[in-house]
Amino acid sequence: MVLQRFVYKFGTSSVVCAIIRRYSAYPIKPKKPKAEGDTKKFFVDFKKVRVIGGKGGDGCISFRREAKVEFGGPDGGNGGHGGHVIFTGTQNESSLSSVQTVLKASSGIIGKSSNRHGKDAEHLYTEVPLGTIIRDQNGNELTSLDGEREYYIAACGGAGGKGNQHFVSSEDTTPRYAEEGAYGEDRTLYLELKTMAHIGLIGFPNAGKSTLLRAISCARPKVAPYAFTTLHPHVGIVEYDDYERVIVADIPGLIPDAHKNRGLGVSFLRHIERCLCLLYVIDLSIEEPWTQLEHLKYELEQYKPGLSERPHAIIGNKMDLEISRKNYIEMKSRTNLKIIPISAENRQNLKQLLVEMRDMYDIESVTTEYG
Ligand SMILES: Nc1nc2c(ncn2[C@@H]2O[C@H](COP(=O)(O)OP(=O)(O)OP(=O)(O)O)[C@@H](O)[C@H]2O)c(=O)[nH]1
Ligand SMILES: [Mg+2]
Repeated sequence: MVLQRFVYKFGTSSVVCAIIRRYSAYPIKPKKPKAEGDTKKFFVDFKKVRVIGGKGGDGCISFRREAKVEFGGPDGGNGGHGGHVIFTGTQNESSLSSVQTVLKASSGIIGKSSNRHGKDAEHLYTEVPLGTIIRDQNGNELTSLDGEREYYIAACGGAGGKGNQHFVSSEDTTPRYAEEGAYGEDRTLYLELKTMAHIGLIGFPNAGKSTLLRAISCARPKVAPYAFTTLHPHVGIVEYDDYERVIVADIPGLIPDAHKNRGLGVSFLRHIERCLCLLYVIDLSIEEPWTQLEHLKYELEQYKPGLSERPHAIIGNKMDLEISRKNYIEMKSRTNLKIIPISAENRQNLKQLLVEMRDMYDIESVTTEYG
């Protein structure tokens, strides 16, 4: 009787489920583990985007129809204007990764009878980091968004069409036509960051750049004992006691002839161009590590003359290994440049490195726009 009333109230299936749930010894369905997608957001300093302004709303063809008004005139309202696509500069963003590749603003609303005009569409605002350069398809610089809330209208929305009421004239008092809303602009643009980081870590694959970035910041690039572990630049922030934040980029490994598109190609040399200062990370445990420094400088010079002469310092990594200590002494005798010996894995001597980094940053932030 009780069961009957229960079935009546909740339906048969819920009762069956309840009974199974009560008496089965095992869970009905084992819980599936969540998919482990690659949710990491990579640093993006260059993006091709298509921007499409919203279409204007069509004008309306309508005539006033009311009781006792036999020949009410035309009363079709105008369509609303389509929305613009607008880029605004903000310091809350540091990468172009959140900018979508196709940005389409919404369309205006069509006009209606009784001279009701359609509503204009909302503009589509997209935030980009400060220092974003916007180029057209031919590579010409259109603008550079350097200040907070500076904006650039990338694609204008189409104008709304006029309703038939707009076309009334002495010659044609009952126009049976209206204007269609115009299509919005459709353009392809290139967004590019002027500055990617204050300090870039440059080195051969396996030199320990990612290990170092993990040690000094909260960034978590993958570390592994094989070449080209890092395929995209990663950016970490080093915060000092006075709350000054220095942005450090781990750039994928370079190899000889990288300027001829060997290895991971020229694109990574482009990333280096957007770093204010450079830290050459040298693996001191390999044979003749000083040749690495020459190769790195040569590649940068081949890509862009003068690039290797940006304010820089040399980091001798893997000092925890016996062979590195010998190489360090030899390397010091071969170059007049200062070498900061560290062990990124064991976090040794990172304090000295952080002090050197801060000095570089302080000098550069005074001389450049983007401190
Ligand atoms: N012994 C020792 N090993 C280190 C040190 N730093 C990094 N390694 C090891 O070197 C290997 C490469 O380190 P990564 O940080 O992935 O090197 P990377 O320069 O980022 O390499 P790519 O991403 O391929 O360019 C890993 O196995 C690290 O554990 C160190 O200070 N001492
Ligand atoms: Mg790496």
